[in-house]
Amino acid sequence: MQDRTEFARARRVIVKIGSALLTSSGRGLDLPAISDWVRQIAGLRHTQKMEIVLVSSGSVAEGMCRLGWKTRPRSLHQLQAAAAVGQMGLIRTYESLFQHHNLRTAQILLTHDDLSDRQRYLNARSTMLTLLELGVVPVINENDTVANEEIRFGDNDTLAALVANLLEADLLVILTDQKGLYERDPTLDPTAKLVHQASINDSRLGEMVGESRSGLGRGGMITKLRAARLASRSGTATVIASGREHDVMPRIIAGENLGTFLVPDVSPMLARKRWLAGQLKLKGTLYLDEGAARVLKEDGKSLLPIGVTAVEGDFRRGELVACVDAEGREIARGLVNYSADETRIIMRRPSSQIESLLGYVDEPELIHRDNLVLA
Ligand SMILES: Nc1ncnc2c1ncn2[C@@H]1O[C@H](COP(=O)(O)OP(=O)(O)O)[C@@H](O)[C@H]1O
Ligand SMILES: N[C@@H](CCC(=O)OP(=O)(O)O)C(=O)O
Repeated sequence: MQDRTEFARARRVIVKIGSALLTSSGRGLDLPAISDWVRQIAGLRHTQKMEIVLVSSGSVAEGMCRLGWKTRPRSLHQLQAAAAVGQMGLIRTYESLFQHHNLRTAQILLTHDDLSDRQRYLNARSTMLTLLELGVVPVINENDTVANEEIRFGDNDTLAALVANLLEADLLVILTDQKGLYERDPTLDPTAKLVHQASINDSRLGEMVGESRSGLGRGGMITKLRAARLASRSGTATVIASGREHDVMPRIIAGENLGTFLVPDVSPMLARKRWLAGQLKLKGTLYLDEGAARVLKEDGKSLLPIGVTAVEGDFRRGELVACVDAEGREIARGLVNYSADETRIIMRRPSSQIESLLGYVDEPELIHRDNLVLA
């Protein structure tokens, strides 16, 4: 969707609501506000038959409130305990509020691990599509109770973008505590101007965004911009807007000039490459010589062992690695056909020697081009 007038035709929309908005300044869930968003979402579901998936933060903030904690704990286990307590309140609230509008809800808790395993990714997709067909509103959050650094998304903006990719949504609406993306953080510079619309390719955006300062949210505008970039890979348009704006959802869908519209003017990736591009955890790095770097970038070829000059990390077959040039600039990332130890043996050698070097051969390519995405 390249123009706001097209939003009225959106069939599938992901709505992300951040902690900074959900909780009334650390005093627990803001029930009147949540009730109002539920009314708006239910309206779109009933009147326009729009499929809506809600990605809701707030479990940690609500848990802190229920446990009487004034400041966000530093220890991971305390955060996880708060999330487990708070998620109960979050889900109970959504369930009872949507019930008033005759809509069923479903709780989905995900970790990054769930989406990086291709089989689990496809299972999550089938389940969510089935729920949407049944007219249910899925309510998604990160599975904070089990997520450690290794397997976490880190912030719900990224989670919402990966769900938009998973379901090939038309639109991602990120509701937050600001009117949208400003030229500078408006909490630091109240004169900063709101960006109404920008291409997702606009390199100036990166300099405008800063971190979260609310003490409740995570990631600030940096992760929202990154989420919009990720979402554009499935052709999904992103709007970042204030959840405090009256009737924000129906007005955005009607094409009103609210918030910041980040136009996805890039060609969408094939589904498998999109899944690959959404992987956040790299297991190693391959250093390429000039020739290999060029054929990857310019000719879209597979990576052969002969083009690799050095290997960093300890990865297994099928894991994700970065491919960098001699200066360390990332060119691509992809799933390797050989482990780190095997790669160290076959690097700089022609593929015809793999069998004599290792005693077996899985594939002639180190990374097949179907499993490779350019940076
Ligand atoms: N350029 C910017 N425009 C708007 N907000 C920004 C910008 N840079 C940083 N921010 C900060 O991002 C915050 C919103 O992100 P965050 O606190 O993570 O909210 P949420 O909980 O909704 O994800 C704002 O309150 C603001 O302080
Ligand atoms: N899973 C966490 C989400 C934390 C988070 O990303 O918050 P936010 O930046 O407000 O979207 C929670 O529910 O508290």
